[in-house]
Amino acid sequence: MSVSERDVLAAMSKVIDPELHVDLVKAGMVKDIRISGDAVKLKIELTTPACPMKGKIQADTEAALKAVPGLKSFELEWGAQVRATGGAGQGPGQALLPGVKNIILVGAGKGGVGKSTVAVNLAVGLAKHGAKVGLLDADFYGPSVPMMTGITEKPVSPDGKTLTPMNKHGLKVMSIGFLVEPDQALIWRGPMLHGALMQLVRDVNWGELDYLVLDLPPGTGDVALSLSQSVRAAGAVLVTTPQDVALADVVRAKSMFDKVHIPVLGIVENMSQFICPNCSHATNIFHRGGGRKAAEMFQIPFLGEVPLELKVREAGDAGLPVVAGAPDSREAQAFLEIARNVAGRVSAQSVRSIPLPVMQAR
Ligand SMILES: Nc1ncnc2c1ncn2[C@@H]1O[C@H](COP(=O)(O)OP(=O)(O)OP(=O)(O)O)[C@@H](O)[C@H]1O
Repeated sequence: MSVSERDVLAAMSKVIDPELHVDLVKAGMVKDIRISGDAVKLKIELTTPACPMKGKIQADTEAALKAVPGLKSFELEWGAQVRATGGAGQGPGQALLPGVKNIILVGAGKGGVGKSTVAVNLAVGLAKHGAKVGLLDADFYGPSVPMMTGITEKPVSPDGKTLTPMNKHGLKVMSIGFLVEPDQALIWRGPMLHGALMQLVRDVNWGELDYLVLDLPPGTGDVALSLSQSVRAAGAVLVTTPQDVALADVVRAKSMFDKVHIPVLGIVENMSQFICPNCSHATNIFHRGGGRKAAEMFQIPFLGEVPLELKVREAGDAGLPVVAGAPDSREAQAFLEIARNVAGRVSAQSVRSIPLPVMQAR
């Protein structure tokens, strides 16, 4: 008994992507169906190479195909194609950066919570999963990306108009710190700073990127606000520390993004727990669970927690982010999981914002 493409599509339309809440056929993820007799080969194209749901999608796909009457064997090929939020070439952000599919803002209600550490490791994590990633450090108060990535050279401008980003750890990197002395940026007035930061967004030759991770200035001041407003971002990641007093800052940051209609992708709790390197005892120095509590309060996803760990600080100071230098460590695994969760949330935004390709059963 031979199997028809219609049977295969009918089976695949019962598999729901748990992140996107839409079936694989409607989401346009089922490709290249090749049937020969009672065997089928097909390709599943995920919406990100960092898909947090791949295991579940694979198990459900296999179960669905096993239930197709007459189908004796199947072979699955996996691919990934990151989609653009808002549709490529639409909206102010995409018009500014036509080759950039998704801009991810990393923000925090206040300084020092590890926003840059999260931005750097998130970017390296997404790249490690196989995505094309850029990292833009717009934190003029303390541009730490040059140090955290170990980049000491300055970017060049071959045509005198655009800047070539630096390349490190599989990322394209640009920082306000490459171009301006921090004490100089600090005395600039808001509009001048905004202009300089927009130049960094616009006049950098980013090329084609799946994700541009943008490390915002801390807090909810004018510059963070106007920058968030000027780029059409897929969403924002909020970084916080776990103690209850940090909650007020999260509330402020959330309302800033609400004001400019940028979806908050979720909350990362940094410096969650300290594990003693000598006796392995866990201490909740800054308490624990504040990030999760805030996520529940706003009904937004909790993206993960990062332990307070000496190696994270040392890696940042040494210019070799933990995800690049010690990818198997507990802290790097935490960042990699956060990267998967962020990628999943961005995919959900992209599916929400563009019409889905519809594959007709023949
Ligand atoms: N999970 C962690 N464990 C240990 N040290 C950490 C952790 N996260 C961040 N740090 C360290 O804390 C310091 C502040 O982190 P970072 O610069 O990322 O914070 P920030 O919120 O971006 O600060 P700023 O507001 O100054 O930009 C850095 O020295 C960094 O290495």
